[in-house]
Amino acid sequence: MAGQTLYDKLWSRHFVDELDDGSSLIYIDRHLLHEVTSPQAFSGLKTNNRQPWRIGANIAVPDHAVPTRKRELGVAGIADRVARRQVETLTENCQHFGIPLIELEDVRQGIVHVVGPEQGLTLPGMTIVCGDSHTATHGAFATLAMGIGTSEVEHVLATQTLRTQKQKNMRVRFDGPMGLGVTPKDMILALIGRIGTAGGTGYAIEYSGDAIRDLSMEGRMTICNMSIEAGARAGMVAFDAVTEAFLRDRPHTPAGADLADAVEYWRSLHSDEDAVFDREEVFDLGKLVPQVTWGTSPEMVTGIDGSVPVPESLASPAERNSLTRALDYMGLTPGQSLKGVPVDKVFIGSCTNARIEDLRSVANLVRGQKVHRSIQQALIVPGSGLVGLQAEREGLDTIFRKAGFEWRSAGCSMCLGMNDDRLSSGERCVSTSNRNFEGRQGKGGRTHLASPVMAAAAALTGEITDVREL
Ligand SMILES: CC(C)[C@H](C(=O)O)[C@@H](O)C(=O)O
Ligand code: SF4
Repeated sequence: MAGQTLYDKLWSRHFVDELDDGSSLIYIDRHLLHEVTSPQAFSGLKTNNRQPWRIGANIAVPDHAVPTRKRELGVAGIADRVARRQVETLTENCQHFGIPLIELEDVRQGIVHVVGPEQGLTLPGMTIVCGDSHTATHGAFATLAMGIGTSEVEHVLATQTLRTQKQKNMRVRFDGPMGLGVTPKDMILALIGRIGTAGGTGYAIEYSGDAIRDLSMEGRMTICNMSIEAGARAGMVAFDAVTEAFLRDRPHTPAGADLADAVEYWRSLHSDEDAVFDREEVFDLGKLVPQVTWGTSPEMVTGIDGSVPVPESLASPAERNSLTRALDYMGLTPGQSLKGVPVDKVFIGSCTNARIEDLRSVANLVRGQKVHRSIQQALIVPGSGLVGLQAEREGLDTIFRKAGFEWRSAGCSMCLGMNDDRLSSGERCVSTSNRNFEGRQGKGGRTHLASPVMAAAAALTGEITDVREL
């Protein structure tokens, strides 16, 4: 019998039962909650007079609707009525059911996918779910982590299991050293550019190769985070010494003899040598250049030396139409080179790129420099209060402020238009987030996805810039 993939191991160790319709029931170890996708799930429990099956498996944190300014005001400081109600409802529901909550005023508050790993709540070998599509982030820790919908949130709360379909196995191998100015964000954008936003549909992706082994946990999380943008619900990386070092001494990581036992088990969390994958993709990183999106889907991406595609070059009328529509929305001309496109705003943040390493890389670039006078707003939003605190201890906030960036409190912020940080219609933004859909950062806003250093470079020059030339 062929060996098992990491995904197969995680799956079989959590498999509970096969259901009549061919789907499976799997056990869930960790359930993360936030204010947007939990209210109806909690109402459902109340209506049916049910209690959460295992309270301690859950942890909640508000992140999407929170303001990134004036946090000392707490929930009362949320100006938008709907946003305030969402955060209040999360608090009430957590109190009602006894679910642990990290509140707005807590220094540990932040984007749920940054908080989980930071607190050691995300541990190798776990199945992890959250009513949020970027849950795949946690797969960087050799977990099976998937986004779920609100009705599934209720199901998980009530039964600690998830009804789901077994996926096929895809391995993406990244080989070779990365060039200057190339980051994990460029790796995942290039993958999405190659296989498309539906390329990973039906697969669980395992990222491997020496380039992945050489990455920090922060970098691995950036890559796993965008698995969903490649169509896959789950993305993962094998456990190794880097994973272990990151988790040591975190509040919820086991300690002492328990840690030794855990590590022994965690060492089994890799694909066997002879495991068979249904699909494989191989990337030679020597050829990779910094990436930037030009359209309204993450697959509409090119190297910074590239240009906007020309509709006439496409054979199918449907593809021509969708390209023309994307270019109209983005205010770009066919064939135009991306370098030099003027930018209005810059956003450095989100669960893709708001961890300490991201902030350090930006600080190294902007130290002693100034945000270009044509930039209306350049925001830097840490992924969690603790990331923010660490950055402040290192003096990064001073570097950012001196350069003309706004340094904010943790939250999803301008990644999506659910809080005060938004684009206005027609505004163009280089953003380190993960989605460039129409209206994503505010109605009519134009998003170019890129790495933190590419976003910082745009802030300094006022236009889309090749960071390698600074
Ligand atoms: C609001 C939430 C349900 C959503 C998601 O599932 O991903 C958001 O986090 C996003 O990034 O679009
Ligand atoms: S930072 Fe963006 S992508 Fe991540 S959870 Fe928040 S809204 Fe979703």
